[in-house]
Amino acid sequence: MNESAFIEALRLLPTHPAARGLADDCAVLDLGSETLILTHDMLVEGTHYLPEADMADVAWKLVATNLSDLAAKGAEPVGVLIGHMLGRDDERFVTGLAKVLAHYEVPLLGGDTVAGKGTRTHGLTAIGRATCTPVPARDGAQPGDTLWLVGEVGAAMLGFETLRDGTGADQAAYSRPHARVKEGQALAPLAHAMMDVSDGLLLDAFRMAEASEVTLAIDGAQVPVAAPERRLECLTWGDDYALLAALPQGTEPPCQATRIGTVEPRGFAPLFLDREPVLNAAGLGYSH
Ligand SMILES: Nc1ncnc2c1ncn2[C@@H]1O[C@H](COP(=O)(O)OP(=O)(O)OP(=O)(O)O)[C@@H](O)[C@H]1O
Ligand SMILES: Cc1ncc(C[n+]2csc(CCOP(=O)(O)O)c2C)c(N)n1
Ligand SMILES: [Mg+2]
Repeated sequence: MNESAFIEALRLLPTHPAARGLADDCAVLDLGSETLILTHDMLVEGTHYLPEADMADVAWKLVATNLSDLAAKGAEPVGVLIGHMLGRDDERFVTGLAKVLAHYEVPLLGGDTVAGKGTRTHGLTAIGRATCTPVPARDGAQPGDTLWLVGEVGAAMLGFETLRDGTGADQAAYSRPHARVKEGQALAPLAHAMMDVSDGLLLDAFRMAEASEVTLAIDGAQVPVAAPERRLECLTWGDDYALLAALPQGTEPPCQATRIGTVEPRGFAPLFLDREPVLNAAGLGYSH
């Protein structure tokens, strides 16, 4: 079974409304006076980070990738719980963890520690509090909206290649990505739909289009990319942790963002890239 088949199978189980049909970045749990935003993301050695990675970077990335999902819902981080598998350089992991938690001013609430023989795996549950309601979902994009991107895409790909090839160039976008928490909070009250871009802009845009039952039309030349000569790879590699938001026509984003396209009534394709229809998700991004 691959990732999407497994999630499809989970969607057949009875789920709570907070699960949003297992089709959003986070669970959104309305407790009456507060709305909790919950997410869990994992990193696996060899899949998400190189086997020789600095474990301080791995801790940073584990926290930042989860906070990015909270950011996509405009949430204020409340705390994190960490699932840790002991291994090489645990002290470095703790050092990196201290740094990233201080950077985002988010406390460690708990977790679990195990020893195991298989591939090293790290889990993190992030808990946030909604800063506005309704909390933007992936499924709210409406025809007439404009499509905005906070951040650029492709820098993580370049950072990964730098590390893999040992060229010594800048690799921070890959090893220490930034969760756009403040921008997410600024956009959330205005956005009809919002998600973070973790698996590649085109794949995540395709998912927003499918969830919202609209067509997204992206102008590839408008998308800020780290390597213009490799634009399509930048649009599909992933690991960028940008935010993708659909804003009502005429609404200016209250933070730095680039207009990359429009939302159209659902046509025969979920996505148009430079006026070319994209009919299925194959090759649009990273999937397990
Ligand atoms: N093992 C699982 N158990 C329960 N829900 C799951 C599981 N795996 C994925 N999901 C749910 O499926 C939906 C889509 O998950 P996905 O991992 O694609 O989203 P994401 O966390 O935004 O992406 P990424 O992992 O790239 O950051 C989410 O609602 C997620 O909670
Ligand atoms: C060593 C190494 N090889 C390849 C990649 C590329 N990669 C792996 S997972 C992923 C998307 C986000 O993951 P998820 O959907 O699990 O959150 C991407 C772009 C990497 N990061 N490290
Ligand atoms: Mg996400």
